Amino acid sequence: MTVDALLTLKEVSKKYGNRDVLTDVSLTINRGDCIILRGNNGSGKSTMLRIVSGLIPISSGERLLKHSNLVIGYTPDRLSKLRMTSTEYLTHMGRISDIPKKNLENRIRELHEFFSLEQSNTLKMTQFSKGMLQKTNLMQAMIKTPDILVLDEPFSGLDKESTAHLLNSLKKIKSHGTSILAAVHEPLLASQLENRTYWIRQGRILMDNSDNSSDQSTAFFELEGSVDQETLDRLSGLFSDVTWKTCDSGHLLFTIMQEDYRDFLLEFIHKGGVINNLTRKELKQ
Ligand SMILES: Nc1ncnc2c1ncn2[C@@H]1O[C@H](COP(=O)(O)OP(=O)(O)OP(=O)(O)O)[C@@H](O)[C@H]1O
Repeated sequence: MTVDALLTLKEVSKKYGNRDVLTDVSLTINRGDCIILRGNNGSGKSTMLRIVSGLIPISSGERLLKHSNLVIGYTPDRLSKLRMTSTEYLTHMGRISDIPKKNLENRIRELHEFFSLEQSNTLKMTQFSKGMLQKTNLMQAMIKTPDILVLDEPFSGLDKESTAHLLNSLKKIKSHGTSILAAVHEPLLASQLENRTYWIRQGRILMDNSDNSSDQSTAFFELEGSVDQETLDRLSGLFSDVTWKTCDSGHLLFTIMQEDYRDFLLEFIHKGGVINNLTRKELKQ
Protein backbone atom coordinates (compact mmCIF):
# COMPACT_ATOMS: atom_id res chain seq x y z
CA MET A 1 0.00 0.00 0.00
CA THR A 2 1.54 3.36 -1.04
CA VAL A 3 1.47 6.38 1.31
CA ASP A 4 -1.33 8.11 -0.62
CA ALA A 5 -3.45 5.02 -1.12
CA LEU A 6 -6.84 5.21 0.56
CA LEU A 7 -7.71 1.62 -0.23
CA THR A 8 -5.84 -1.29 -1.71
CA LEU A 9 -7.04 -4.67 -2.88
CA LYS A 10 -4.24 -7.21 -3.00
CA GLU A 11 -4.76 -10.36 -5.05
CA VAL A 12 -8.39 -10.53 -4.04
CA SER A 13 -10.47 -13.48 -5.19
CA LYS A 14 -14.18 -13.98 -4.78
CA LYS A 15 -16.18 -17.18 -5.14
CA TYR A 16 -19.91 -17.60 -4.95
CA GLY A 17 -20.22 -21.21 -3.87
CA ASN A 18 -17.73 -23.09 -6.03
CA ARG A 19 -17.85 -20.49 -8.75
CA ASP A 20 -14.88 -18.12 -9.22
CA VAL A 21 -16.14 -14.62 -10.03
CA LEU A 22 -12.98 -12.59 -9.37
CA THR A 23 -9.43 -13.97 -9.41
CA ASP A 24 -6.33 -12.24 -8.02
CA VAL A 25 -7.70 -8.74 -8.44
CA SER A 26 -5.37 -5.96 -7.28
CA LEU A 27 -6.36 -2.29 -7.25
CA THR A 28 -5.23 0.87 -5.50
CA ILE A 29 -7.50 3.86 -4.98
CA ASN A 30 -5.62 7.09 -4.23
CA ARG A 31 -7.12 10.39 -3.08
CA GLY A 32 -8.74 12.21 -6.01
CA ASP A 33 -8.77 9.15 -8.29
CA CYS A 34 -11.69 8.58 -10.59
CA ILE A 35 -11.63 4.96 -11.65
CA ILE A 36 -14.09 3.52 -14.12
CA LEU A 37 -14.84 -0.20 -14.20
CA ARG A 38 -16.07 -1.71 -17.41
CA GLY A 39 -16.97 -5.22 -18.47
CA ASN A 40 -19.77 -7.29 -19.90
CA ASN A 41 -22.93 -8.15 -17.99
CA GLY A 42 -22.15 -10.65 -15.26
CA SER A 43 -18.38 -10.05 -15.42
CA GLY A 44 -18.19 -9.13 -11.73
CA LYS A 45 -18.31 -5.31 -11.60
CA SER A 46 -20.98 -5.09 -8.89
CA THR A 47 -19.19 -7.78 -6.92
CA MET A 48 -15.99 -5.76 -7.07
CA LEU A 49 -17.78 -2.55 -6.01
CA ARG A 50 -19.36 -4.33 -3.05
CA ILE A 51 -15.98 -5.73 -2.04
CA VAL A 52 -14.39 -2.26 -2.16
CA SER A 53 -17.31 -0.93 -0.09
CA GLY A 54 -16.81 -3.67 2.50
CA LEU A 55 -20.32 -5.03 1.99
CA ILE A 56 -19.37 -8.60 1.13
CA PRO A 57 -16.48 -10.75 2.34
CA ILE A 58 -13.62 -11.76 0.07
CA SER A 59 -12.66 -15.40 -0.41
CA SER A 60 -8.91 -14.71 -0.36
CA GLY A 61 -6.44 -11.84 -0.65
CA GLU A 62 -6.40 -8.58 1.30
CA ARG A 63 -8.45 -5.39 1.51
CA LEU A 64 -6.41 -2.66 3.17
CA LEU A 65 -7.70 0.74 4.29
CA LYS A 66 -5.56 3.82 4.94
CA HIS A 67 -7.23 4.13 8.36
CA SER A 68 -10.18 2.63 10.16
CA ASN A 69 -12.29 5.83 9.88
CA LEU A 70 -12.18 5.89 6.09
CA VAL A 71 -15.68 6.77 4.80
CA ILE A 72 -16.86 4.83 1.77
CA GLY A 73 -20.23 5.79 0.28
CA TYR A 74 -21.93 3.17 -1.86
CA THR A 75 -24.75 3.69 -4.35
CA PRO A 76 -26.36 0.48 -5.56
CA ASP A 77 -27.56 0.33 -9.16
CA ARG A 78 -31.06 1.20 -8.03
CA LEU A 79 -32.80 2.46 -4.94
CA SER A 80 -36.23 1.17 -3.97
CA LYS A 81 -39.11 3.64 -4.06
CA LEU A 82 -39.90 3.96 -0.36
CA ARG A 83 -43.04 5.44 1.21
CA MET A 84 -41.15 8.34 2.74
CA THR A 85 -39.78 11.70 1.70
CA SER A 86 -36.12 12.07 0.76
CA THR A 87 -35.58 13.96 4.04
CA GLU A 88 -37.12 11.17 6.11
CA TYR A 89 -35.05 8.57 4.29
CA LEU A 90 -31.81 10.52 4.66
CA THR A 91 -32.55 11.23 8.33
CA HIS A 92 -32.90 7.50 8.83
CA MET A 93 -29.62 6.81 7.00
CA GLY A 94 -27.84 9.58 8.94
CA ARG A 95 -28.97 8.14 12.28
CA ILE A 96 -27.59 4.74 11.28
CA SER A 97 -24.28 6.54 10.69
CA ASP A 98 -24.50 8.22 14.13
CA ILE A 99 -24.54 11.77 12.79
CA PRO A 100 -25.72 14.23 15.48
CA LYS A 101 -29.24 15.65 14.83
CA LYS A 102 -28.22 19.27 14.12
CA ASN A 103 -25.36 18.31 11.80
CA LEU A 104 -27.64 15.87 10.05
CA GLU A 105 -30.32 18.49 9.32
CA ASN A 106 -27.69 20.80 7.86
CA ARG A 107 -26.10 18.03 5.83
CA ILE A 108 -29.45 16.95 4.36
CA ARG A 109 -30.25 20.57 3.37
CA GLU A 110 -26.77 20.97 1.85
CA LEU A 111 -27.13 17.76 -0.18
CA HIS A 112 -30.54 18.74 -1.55
CA GLU A 113 -29.05 22.07 -2.63
CA PHE A 114 -26.01 20.41 -4.17
CA PHE A 115 -28.10 18.02 -6.27
CA SER A 116 -30.81 20.65 -6.99
CA LEU A 117 -33.54 18.46 -5.51
CA GLU A 118 -36.41 20.26 -3.80
CA GLN A 119 -36.60 19.30 -0.13
CA SER A 120 -40.31 18.56 -0.07
CA ASN A 121 -42.14 17.67 3.15
CA THR A 122 -44.89 15.87 1.31
CA LEU A 123 -43.55 14.24 -1.86
CA LYS A 124 -42.76 10.58 -1.15
CA MET A 125 -40.06 8.62 -2.97
CA THR A 126 -42.83 6.47 -4.47
CA GLN A 127 -43.67 9.53 -6.61
CA PHE A 128 -40.06 10.28 -7.61
CA SER A 129 -38.79 10.16 -11.20
CA LYS A 130 -35.72 8.01 -11.97
CA GLY A 131 -33.49 11.10 -11.85
CA MET A 132 -34.85 12.19 -8.45
CA LEU A 133 -34.41 8.69 -7.11
CA GLN A 134 -30.84 8.52 -8.36
CA LYS A 135 -30.03 11.85 -6.70
CA THR A 136 -31.43 10.47 -3.43
CA ASN A 137 -29.36 7.33 -3.95
CA LEU A 138 -26.24 9.50 -4.20
CA MET A 139 -27.24 11.63 -1.25
CA GLN A 140 -27.52 8.60 1.03
CA ALA A 141 -24.00 7.57 -0.03
CA MET A 142 -22.74 11.07 0.79
CA ILE A 143 -24.57 11.57 4.08
CA LYS A 144 -21.13 11.47 5.70
CA THR A 145 -18.67 13.18 3.36
CA PRO A 146 -17.08 10.14 1.71
CA ASP A 147 -13.39 9.65 1.05
CA ILE A 148 -14.40 7.21 -1.68
CA LEU A 149 -17.69 7.24 -3.53
CA VAL A 150 -18.59 3.91 -5.13
CA LEU A 151 -21.20 4.03 -7.88
CA ASP A 152 -22.90 1.14 -9.63
CA GLU A 153 -24.14 2.26 -13.08
CA PRO A 154 -25.14 5.75 -11.88
CA PHE A 155 -26.49 6.84 -15.29
CA SER A 156 -28.61 3.78 -15.94
CA GLY A 157 -32.13 4.67 -17.09
CA LEU A 158 -31.65 8.44 -16.82
CA ASP A 159 -32.83 10.80 -19.57
CA LYS A 160 -30.42 13.23 -21.26
CA GLU A 161 -31.09 16.12 -18.89
CA SER A 162 -30.69 14.06 -15.70
CA THR A 163 -27.55 12.45 -17.14
CA ALA A 164 -25.99 15.85 -17.84
CA HIS A 165 -26.90 17.10 -14.36
CA LEU A 166 -25.51 14.01 -12.67
CA LEU A 167 -22.34 14.14 -14.75
CA ASN A 168 -21.76 17.74 -13.62
CA SER A 169 -22.43 16.83 -9.99
CA LEU A 170 -19.93 13.97 -10.18
CA LYS A 171 -17.32 16.25 -11.75
CA LYS A 172 -17.82 18.69 -8.85
CA ILE A 173 -17.59 15.91 -6.26
CA LYS A 174 -14.39 14.76 -7.91
CA SER A 175 -12.96 18.30 -7.93
CA HIS A 176 -13.57 18.51 -4.17
CA GLY A 177 -11.11 15.63 -3.74
CA THR A 178 -13.46 12.69 -3.26
CA SER A 179 -12.22 9.58 -5.00
CA ILE A 180 -14.71 7.86 -7.26
CA LEU A 181 -14.93 4.23 -8.32
CA ALA A 182 -17.78 3.63 -10.75
CA ALA A 183 -19.08 0.92 -13.01
CA VAL A 184 -20.19 2.81 -16.12
CA HIS A 185 -21.38 0.92 -19.15
CA GLU A 186 -21.63 3.91 -21.48
CA PRO A 187 -18.15 4.70 -22.91
CA LEU A 188 -18.87 8.34 -23.66
CA LEU A 189 -19.88 9.09 -20.09
CA ALA A 190 -17.04 7.03 -18.72
CA SER A 191 -14.51 8.98 -20.77
CA GLN A 192 -15.74 12.29 -19.31
CA LEU A 193 -15.04 11.23 -15.73
CA GLU A 194 -12.21 8.77 -15.65
CA ASN A 195 -8.58 9.12 -14.98
CA ARG A 196 -8.12 5.34 -15.09
CA THR A 197 -10.25 2.65 -16.67
CA TYR A 198 -10.12 -1.04 -15.83
CA TRP A 199 -11.84 -3.89 -17.56
CA ILE A 200 -13.01 -7.03 -15.86
CA ARG A 201 -12.72 -9.99 -18.17
CA GLN A 202 -13.01 -13.62 -17.14
CA GLY A 203 -12.65 -12.66 -13.52
CA ARG A 204 -9.38 -10.78 -14.03
CA ILE A 205 -8.81 -7.04 -13.93
CA LEU A 206 -7.05 -5.36 -16.84
CA MET A 207 -5.98 -1.75 -17.21
CA ASP A 208 -7.20 0.12 -20.27
CA ASN A 209 -4.13 1.71 -21.84
CA SER A 210 -5.88 3.43 -24.72
CA ASP A 211 -4.93 7.08 -25.02
CA ASN A 212 -8.06 9.12 -24.35
CA SER A 213 -6.34 12.41 -25.04
CA SER A 214 -5.96 11.72 -28.75
CA ASP A 215 -8.28 13.47 -31.18
CA GLN A 216 -9.50 10.13 -32.47
CA SER A 217 -11.07 9.06 -29.20
CA THR A 218 -13.39 12.08 -29.20
CA ALA A 219 -15.15 11.07 -32.41
CA PHE A 220 -17.98 8.58 -32.33
CA PHE A 221 -20.87 7.41 -34.46
CA GLU A 222 -24.52 6.78 -33.82
CA LEU A 223 -26.07 4.16 -36.02
CA GLU A 224 -29.83 3.68 -36.00
CA GLY A 225 -30.98 0.49 -37.61
CA SER A 226 -32.02 -3.09 -37.17
CA VAL A 227 -30.36 -6.47 -37.14
CA ASP A 228 -31.41 -9.99 -36.11
CA GLN A 229 -30.76 -11.28 -32.58
CA GLU A 230 -28.05 -13.73 -33.66
CA THR A 231 -26.04 -10.95 -35.29
CA LEU A 232 -26.62 -8.67 -32.32
CA ASP A 233 -25.18 -11.33 -30.01
CA ARG A 234 -22.23 -11.77 -32.36
CA LEU A 235 -21.56 -8.04 -32.58
CA SER A 236 -21.71 -7.65 -28.81
CA GLY A 237 -19.15 -10.45 -28.46
CA LEU A 238 -16.83 -8.86 -31.02
CA PHE A 239 -17.19 -5.20 -30.02
CA SER A 240 -17.39 -4.90 -26.25
CA ASP A 241 -17.04 -1.08 -26.41
CA VAL A 242 -20.08 -0.63 -28.63
CA THR A 243 -23.29 0.05 -26.69
CA TRP A 244 -26.87 0.07 -27.91
CA LYS A 245 -30.38 0.76 -26.77
CA THR A 246 -33.83 0.48 -28.33
CA CYS A 247 -35.17 3.83 -29.57
CA ASP A 248 -38.79 5.00 -29.53
CA SER A 249 -39.02 4.02 -33.22
CA GLY A 250 -38.29 0.39 -32.25
CA HIS A 251 -34.92 0.51 -34.03
CA LEU A 252 -31.63 -0.08 -32.29
CA LEU A 253 -29.33 2.88 -31.67
CA PHE A 254 -25.66 1.86 -31.56
CA THR A 255 -22.94 4.11 -30.17
CA ILE A 256 -19.61 3.28 -31.80
CA MET A 257 -16.26 4.85 -31.00
CA GLN A 258 -14.08 5.85 -33.94
CA GLU A 259 -11.63 2.98 -33.50
CA ASP A 260 -14.38 0.34 -33.85
CA TYR A 261 -16.30 2.11 -36.58
CA ARG A 262 -14.90 0.52 -39.73
CA ASP A 263 -14.85 -3.08 -38.53
CA PHE A 264 -18.24 -2.77 -36.88
CA LEU A 265 -19.85 -1.31 -40.00
CA LEU A 266 -18.39 -4.00 -42.26
CA GLU A 267 -19.63 -6.77 -39.97
CA PHE A 268 -23.04 -5.11 -39.56
CA ILE A 269 -23.60 -4.76 -43.31
CA HIS A 270 -22.12 -8.16 -44.10
CA LYS A 271 -24.64 -9.83 -41.76
CA GLY A 272 -27.60 -8.06 -43.39
CA GLY A 273 -28.06 -5.23 -40.87
CA VAL A 274 -30.27 -2.38 -42.08
CA ILE A 275 -29.06 1.19 -41.53
CA ASN A 276 -31.74 3.87 -41.16
CA ASN A 277 -29.49 6.66 -40.01
CA LEU A 278 -25.79 7.14 -39.40
CA THR A 279 -24.36 10.24 -37.72
CA ARG A 280 -20.81 11.22 -36.85
CA LYS A 281 -20.52 13.11 -33.56
CA GLU A 282 -17.84 14.72 -31.44
CA LEU A 283 -17.47 14.12 -27.75
CA LYS A 284 -17.89 17.48 -25.98
CA GLN A 285 -15.36 18.03 -23.20
N1 LIG B 1 -25.02 -13.21 -4.24
C1 LIG B 1 -24.67 -13.95 -5.29
N2 LIG B 1 -24.70 -15.29 -5.23
C2 LIG B 1 -24.32 -16.06 -6.28
N3 LIG B 1 -23.88 -15.57 -7.45
C3 LIG B 1 -23.83 -14.23 -7.57
C4 LIG B 1 -24.22 -13.35 -6.51
N4 LIG B 1 -24.06 -12.08 -6.93
C5 LIG B 1 -23.60 -12.15 -8.20
N5 LIG B 1 -23.46 -13.43 -8.57
C6 LIG B 1 -22.94 -13.91 -9.88
O1 LIG B 1 -21.64 -13.40 -10.02
C7 LIG B 1 -21.40 -12.98 -11.37
C8 LIG B 1 -20.99 -11.51 -11.38
O2 LIG B 1 -22.12 -10.74 -10.98
P1 LIG B 1 -22.05 -9.15 -10.88
O3 LIG B 1 -23.40 -8.68 -10.46
O4 LIG B 1 -20.90 -8.79 -10.03
O5 LIG B 1 -21.73 -8.76 -12.40
P2 LIG B 1 -21.82 -7.34 -13.12
O6 LIG B 1 -20.59 -7.20 -13.96
O7 LIG B 1 -22.09 -6.27 -12.12
O8 LIG B 1 -23.09 -7.55 -14.05
P3 LIG B 1 -24.12 -6.47 -14.67
O9 LIG B 1 -23.35 -5.61 -15.62
O10 LIG B 1 -25.12 -7.34 -15.36
O11 LIG B 1 -24.71 -5.72 -13.50
C9 LIG B 1 -22.69 -13.24 -12.12
O12 LIG B 1 -22.57 -14.45 -12.80
C10 LIG B 1 -23.74 -13.35 -11.04
O13 LIG B 1 -24.76 -14.23 -11.42
